[in-house]
Amino acid sequence: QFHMIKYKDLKWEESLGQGSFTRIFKGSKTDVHDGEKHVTEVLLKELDVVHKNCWESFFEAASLMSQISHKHLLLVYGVSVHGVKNIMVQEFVKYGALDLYLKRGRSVSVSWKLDVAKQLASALNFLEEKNIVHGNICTKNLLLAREGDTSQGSSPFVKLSDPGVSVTMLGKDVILDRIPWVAPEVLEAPENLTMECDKWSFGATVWEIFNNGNAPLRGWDLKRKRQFYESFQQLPPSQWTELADLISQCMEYQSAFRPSCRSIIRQLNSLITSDYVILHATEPVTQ
Ligand SMILES: N#Cc1ccc(Nc2nc(N)cc(-n3ccc(CO)n3)n2)cc1
Repeated sequence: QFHMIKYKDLKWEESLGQGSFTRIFKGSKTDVHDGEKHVTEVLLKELDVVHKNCWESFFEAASLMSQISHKHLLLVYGVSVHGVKNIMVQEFVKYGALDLYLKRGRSVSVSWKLDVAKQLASALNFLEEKNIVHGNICTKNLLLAREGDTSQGSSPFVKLSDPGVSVTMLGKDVILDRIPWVAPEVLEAPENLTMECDKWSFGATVWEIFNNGNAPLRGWDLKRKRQFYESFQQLPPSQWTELADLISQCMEYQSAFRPSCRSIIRQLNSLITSDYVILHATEPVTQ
């Protein structure tokens, strides 16, 4: 399914943090093409040894991303297995995950945020056309390749990362902790993961982007998070009614009623042309 990379061709540099069951490092890989040595900077994503039994699912996520290529999907160079170590080798994306970028208090404009939302919607539309479910859409898995500079009018560029270990392999608590990104129907039966679930997660991700990377339901314990779904609650609506409408359409408890990707893109396009964007050219930093 994908390229096997020799462990000896990889070099680890600084640690860059961790995801669920994984650790990420900056690194480099060395290839030899027609006698020439090429060194490429990469992101090394290691599956925690304690979860090595999830290696199939970990690599399934990698192969999902390497089966298809799209400008807003992360490029996975391949995988490397060395003893108990399972490593996914990814293109290094310059500015890392969007949740941390937004938390660092960059004041970005409304049009910057809409641009990012539209790029994510086009990646989702592409996956839908290929009948591929991602299963873990959130700003932690949205990578910023280009910052974009609103004053210069250059726009940001994002890439959707791999979904990581499948939600079907995760314990109930890990799934509960993913409220409100995980669709309600997935809680009942994780194997229910469908494209409709990605639309729910898209709604929660757009909510994050417009709330400067503040996690929705931050600090809520698992009991309160479960009750959020049991009482069919919605996230606090944005003052921008049309945006709030799009988010609540995506976060519709009945999966069949969620909008198509085409409709999501159409609604984002009309938001981009609305006068709200001009009025809120650069949001005051709210932190
Ligand atoms: N400071 C800093 C800094 C950190 C990371 C990158 N680059 C990068 N490249 C990738 N291919 C994937 C990721 N990820 C980050 C979280 C996840 C979870 O999915 N991935 N980060 C660049 C700068």
